[in-house]
Parts: sequence; C-alpha cells; structure tokens
Amino acid sequence: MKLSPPCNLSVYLSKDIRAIETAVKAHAPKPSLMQRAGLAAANLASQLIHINEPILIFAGPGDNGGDAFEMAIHLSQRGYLVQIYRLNEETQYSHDAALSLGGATNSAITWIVSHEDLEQALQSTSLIVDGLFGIGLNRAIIGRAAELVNLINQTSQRRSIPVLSLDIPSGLNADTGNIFTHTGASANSITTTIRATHTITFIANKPGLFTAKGRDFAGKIILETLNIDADSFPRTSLYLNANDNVTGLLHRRNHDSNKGSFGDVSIIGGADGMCGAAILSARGALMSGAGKVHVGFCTEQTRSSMEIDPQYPEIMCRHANDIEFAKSVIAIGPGLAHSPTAKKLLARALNESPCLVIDADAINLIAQDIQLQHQVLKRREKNFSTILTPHPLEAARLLNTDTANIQRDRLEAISELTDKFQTIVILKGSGSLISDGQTTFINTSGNPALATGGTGDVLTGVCAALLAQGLAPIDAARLACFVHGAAADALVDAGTGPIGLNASELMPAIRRQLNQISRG
Ligand SMILES: NC(=O)C1=CN([C@@H]2O[C@H](COP(=O)(O)OP(=O)(O)OC[C@H]3O[C@@H](n4cnc5c(N)ncnc54)[C@H](OP(=O)(O)O)[C@@H]3O)[C@@H](O)[C@H]2O)[C@@H](O)CC1
Ligand SMILES: [K+]
Repeated sequence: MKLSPPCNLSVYLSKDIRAIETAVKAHAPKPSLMQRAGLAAANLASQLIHINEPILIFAGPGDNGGDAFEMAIHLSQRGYLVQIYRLNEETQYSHDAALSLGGATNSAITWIVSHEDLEQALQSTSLIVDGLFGIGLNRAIIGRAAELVNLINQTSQRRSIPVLSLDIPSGLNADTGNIFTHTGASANSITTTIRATHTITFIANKPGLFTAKGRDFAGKIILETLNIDADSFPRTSLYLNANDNVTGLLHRRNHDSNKGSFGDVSIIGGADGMCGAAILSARGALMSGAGKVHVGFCTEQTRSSMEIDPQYPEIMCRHANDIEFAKSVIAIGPGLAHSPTAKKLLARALNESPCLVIDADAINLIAQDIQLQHQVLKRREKNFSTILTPHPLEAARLLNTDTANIQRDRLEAISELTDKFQTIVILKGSGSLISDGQTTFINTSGNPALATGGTGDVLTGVCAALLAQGLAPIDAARLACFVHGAAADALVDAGTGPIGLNASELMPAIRRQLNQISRG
C-alpha cells in the first residue's frame, strides 16, 4: 500500500503527537498551533449552529482549555452569544493557554461562575463545547469535573443538542479508546466521559477515537491537521482502513475469465448440530466471488451431514476427509467443535494448506494445544499464508489472559498476537484491528448490527474468497473487514438494523460493496 504520512488515514499515538507538536513549536509558528486549533473549531461550530445562537464552552486546566478560549474569541467576534465555564480557575496555564485566556477575557464573552447561571446556560444553549481535557488526561475524571461531564451528557441527551469535543471527548484515552476508570467509595468502577456528537481532532487521528469505546463517544470525527508541514510527521505504522485505501484492492474482472480464474474455497467445520456456521461461511465465500466453494463437514460418520445446501446448490457439500487441503483456500473453524476428528483436520490444514483462514473453534483448539501452535509458526517458514480471526474472547485464550485485558489495549493485544503466531490477525470488535505485525489498520466501517451470531462466519468466508481471488493476505483481510462493516452500515441506513439484522441478510449487501469497490 502506498500512503505517505501525513494523510487523513494516518494514525498516531499521543506520544507521537507530542513529538510533532514539540518539533513544530521549536520554529515558533504564527499563528500558534493553539490559535489554529481554536479557529478550526470555531469554523466547525459556525456550521453546526446559526449566528446569534448561544454557545456554552467548558474550558479545562490544560491546553485543551486553551483551544476552547481561542475558539470562544472567534465565535464572539462573529456574533455568537458565547458563555464560558472554567474548571479550576486557579490553574497554572501554559504560555499559549494564558495568552488565549487573556484574549478571551478582553472579548465580549460571558464568564459563568455560579451554579444557577450554569443551570440556566445549559437550558438555553444551542451547542456545548467540551474543552475540558485532551490528550493530557492521565487519570479518571472525578469530583467537580465529573459532575460537569454528567451535566453535559444529561443536557445534550435531554435537549437533543450537539456536543462538540475539542481533540478528543474528555475522559477517553486517546491511545486505547477506553475510559479512565475510578474505583469509587462503594468499590464500583466509575467511568466518566463526554458523549460527543462531533469531535474535531487536531494534528492527527488518534487510535482511541476509532477502536474500543471510541466510536461510541466521539460521534462524527473531523480531522484538522493545523496546516502542519508534511515533513514534521514521522513515519507511522498505523492507519485507518477506509474506503479510500481499500478501493483498488479488487480488480475489475476480465471478459476472458472462467471459474478457475477466481479460485476455490473449502470451508472445514460444521460438526453435527453446527452445520449452519459452515454453511454461512460457504455462502459468504460464494457471494464474495470465489470461483468454486466446497464445505467439508467435520462429522463423526464418514458421510457429509448435508448432501446439498438447498438455497445455494452451487456449494459442494462433502465430508471434510474428502477435501483436497493443498488445492484450495481453506477456511477452518466455523462449527468445527473440539472432537479428535476436528483436531486431526486442523493439524492437516496447518500442515498442507498454503492459504488458510483460521476462525472460531479452530482458534480455541490452537489456544489449548502447544503442538498446534508450533504448527502455526512453521507455516511462516514454509511461506504459507495464514489469517487468524479472533474475537476478544478467542484472542484472550490465544494469549492466556482474559477478555478485559485484551480490550484494555487492543493495539497491544494485536501486536502480541502477531508476534506470538507470526500470522496476519484480525482482532474483531468495535474498530476491528488488522495487522501483519508491521502495519496495523483500524477498520472504520461497521456498527452494532454485527453483534449477532453468524456474522463472524460470514467474515471468514469473505476473507477466504478474497484470498482465492489472488489478493495478498493483508489486503484480503482488510477488504473483507471493510466490506463486511460497510454492508452493515448500508443496511442500517436503509432501516434493516441495527436491531434484527442477520448474517444471511448481510451477504447480498457485501456482494454489492465488493462490486462497487471493484468498479473503483
Ligand atoms: N501543545 C500544543 O501545541 C497543542 C495542544 N493542543 C491541545 O492541547 C491538548 C493537550 O494539552 P495538555 O497537555 O495541556 O493536556 P489537557 O488534556 O488539556 O489537560 C491536562 C491537564 O489536566 C490535568 N489532568 C489530567 N488528568 C486529570 C484529571 N483526571 N482530572 C483533573 N485534572 C487532570 C493535568 O495536570 P496534572 O493534574 O496531571 O498535573 C493537566 O493540567 C490537546 O489535546 C489539544 O487539545 C492543541 O492546541 C494543538 C497544539
Ligand atoms: K476535550
């Protein structure tokens, strides 16, 4: 993939953003970065509400508060009725923030001090701006700040008014997408974070906005690079996975092609009582353009448990023993169960299949068996391609930990997985991560409609079909994740979900996405 930073798909951890800030500030830029951030935020606010409408701005003790003061200056000059509430009035501001505060003090801005005035401002404002904390937040929000966050969230929900967060919703960890947690007196964990409708993020995208809890709290994300020169951005190995960088991965088909041109996929799984999972994967592969699709059922008898898929007779059903493991892309795991037969088939797939997608029960079997883990590692030496597709619980089993530990820092978890298994990994969940150990992508499509049984089986089938069509494994994994999520987004937009969207309905929508993408 050719993408040079900075581009709107590059993602940086907060330590990298601090380094960029320091390098830029060494040249004393004019206007300052804070002034640019404030202006950009004011421009966005001007699009969200009409002139003369009231705006209530919350300013915290750090430079996030400085951005808020700058923004307030511009908005008051434009004729908006600006009110500011300052947290910690006695705070020691940075040089830039102190200048901005001075500018705001000399503007036509109302400073709210009393609780009654704050209550009144919350009743009348048309927009709330969250300039409480940015990337400098280093612990849970408690005390007065927590009261403010709760007041803001309650007001915006009750009155349906927008909340614009500056840089990142206050309370969210910019690197992990989790909320700083405080253990209160009652020993309950208390999490406090602004639930924004919009987030204008400065300098670069932060991972925490796009994965874990980030997507639930950030709302619509607008990137503002503050006109920083391209040379000031270091190389990154972290990108968003979005329409702009998946378009072009799947080529237009030649007229002079046949079913052999688009590869064979065999799904191994569907033990007794679990045929559905394997069938969903097979249908996913069929609808994603594989030339031929087989299901090898892992049953204790030597006969296939289904003769035919009545809805899609194109899918060839057999017993798993009758599948030629070396001759097609194999996706193993959906409904595989944990029987000795399942384990034998997995060992065979690991040993013989040059192109392998490993999901569900196959992941669980690998997690329990050191021998199978060695076999996974050996695949790298043989130049075989492997994609592992764990959800957080499966990832936890692979790393001998628990789900909470995986979700605590998903980027760290995927890096441990790629290190340990030397494969491509898709770590599913909100903001699925895709990594080959060198470059990591955060998927930007998808929604809670996907949180239902069978959607993971479909994803496995899509991955396998794209591998069969000749995509490089990392590209197959990225494109599969993107179209899977984008299909769900399109269905939800059309009213089919999030409630009740099912895996079978997802497949025709995935097919539409793939056809759109291959047309460019
Ligand atoms: N630098 C630049 O050039 C640019 C910076 N920009 C902006 O600056 C933001 C980063 O600014 P920042 O580093 O000052 O941190 P910020 O997030 O405002 O607040 C940290 C303050 O809060 C405190 N604190 C921490 N946790 C706390 C808690 N739970 N409860 C209470 N207090 C807590 C902490 O102090 P502490 O108590 O830890 O000593 C510190 O005082 C960035 O997100 C962007 O918006 C842009 O303008 C672009 C140019
Ligand atoms: K903020």
